Amino acid sequence: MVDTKTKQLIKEGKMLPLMEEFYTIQGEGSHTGTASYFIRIGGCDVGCHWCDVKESWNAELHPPTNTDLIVQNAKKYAKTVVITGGEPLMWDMSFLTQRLQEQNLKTHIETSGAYNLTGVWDWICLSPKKNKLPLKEVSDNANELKVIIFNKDDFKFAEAQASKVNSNCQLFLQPEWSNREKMTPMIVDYVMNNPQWKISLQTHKYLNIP
Ligand SMILES: C[S@@+](CC[C@H](N)C(=O)[O-])C[C@H]1O[C@@H](n2cnc3c(N)ncnc32)[C@H](O)[C@@H]1O
Ligand SMILES: Nc1nc2[nH]cc(C(=O)O)c2c(=O)[nH]1
Ligand code: SF4
Ligand SMILES: [Mg+2]
Repeated sequence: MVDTKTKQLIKEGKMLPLMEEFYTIQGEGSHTGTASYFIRIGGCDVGCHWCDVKESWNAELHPPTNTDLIVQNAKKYAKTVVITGGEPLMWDMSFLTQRLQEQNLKTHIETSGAYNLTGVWDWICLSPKKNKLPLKEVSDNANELKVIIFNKDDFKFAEAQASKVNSNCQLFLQPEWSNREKMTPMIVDYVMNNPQWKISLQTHKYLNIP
């Protein structure tokens, strides 16, 4: 259990339950191919059955870490920092993102949008989930909508979510990894028939990089 002082620092975003941080290539979506420093914050209660990082869900397994230390590490690497999780918006992202921007780093987030939007963001990638729908404030501010396609019903969900984002938000369909052989051909057909969408692949998994 964390003590009261740590709890308060976490509440202020001055400490965060850090699962891992790593320098790699953004594998997905609009910024695919861009060298990026990933910060993975623990904690998520959305419960996607196909989640590829279930070890992130329990925040208590990830040590509360000084946000300033996270920023110091990040600035040694790329110009672009991707905050992911877990669900990063479960925590107050204001302090972390302000500090990153002060260091002239670009702040990108990967989020389900299920929690209040905190932080200052250069890029918001919204990947909405049926179990816990995104809040309007996140849909309104998304730069990129990335819907995971596990089965045919997900195309309908994707269109419903697309109707909630801005007209300049980029639209991506990404095959759920374990079902990719079945769904990728359907996504290819869908994108050819509905070219407002693009396909996003988890290219880091094909490249065998983090
Ligand atoms: C692990 S999540 C963490 C951020 C946030 N909780 C979210 O879901 O956006 C990072 C990205 O991976 C996607 N993702 C997770 N599991 C996946 C899987 N099995 N196949 C394809 N994409 C997956 C999510 O939809 C999200 O876009
Ligand atoms: N290379 C790489 N790109 C990614 N894009 C989104 C990721 C994530 O887990 O949020 C991710 C990830 O885990 N690795
Ligand atoms: S919202 Fe993101 S981290 Fe949470 S279970 Fe779903 S894919 Fe995993
Ligand atoms: Mg990932």
